[in-house]
Amino acid sequence: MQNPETVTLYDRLGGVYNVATVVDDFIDRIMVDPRLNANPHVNEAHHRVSPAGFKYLVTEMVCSATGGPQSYSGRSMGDSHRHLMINSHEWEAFMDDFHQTLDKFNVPQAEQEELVTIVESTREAIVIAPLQENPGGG
Ligand code: HEM
Repeated sequence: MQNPETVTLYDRLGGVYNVATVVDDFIDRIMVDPRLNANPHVNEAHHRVSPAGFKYLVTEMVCSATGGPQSYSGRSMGDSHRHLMINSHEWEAFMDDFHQTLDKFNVPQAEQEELVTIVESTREAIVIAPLQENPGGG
């Protein structure tokens, strides 16, 4: 039997078919999330990009980041999100959607934590907008 510590996260998740299934649900969830689409830049992009292409790129990225044989062929996280002006409230909504998807597919807690760590490692490149705590100014 293989030592679980030597089995990649990709393999523990069940490989590309399972990763793609989870990404499919997650992207469907975020593309209609009103907490994210309240940001007009995100709303515009969510209605412009093809869901199938978006799912393809995110699947590639997750497979690659979890130790699968795929390589990510999309743009960097900075280049694909800078123009969206994402703030930390939107990030939290995105992570909430992510947890809902992981729970729906009964991804075990240890694997969920590893996935969250991978996603959190991209936060600095993605969340660039300050929160407007006092929009009235003063
Ligand atoms: C609040 C958080 C996020 C929001 C609202 C968001 C939304 C979007 C949108 C709307 C696009 C299309 C941009 C365009 O083409 O103009 C995009 C691209 C993309 N996002 Fe995100 N995203 C978020 C976080 C993340 C995270 C955490 C990851 C992965 C760890 C990710 C992976 C990707 C990928 C792979 C692309 C495609 C890049 C390309 O076109 O080459 N996103 N995102």
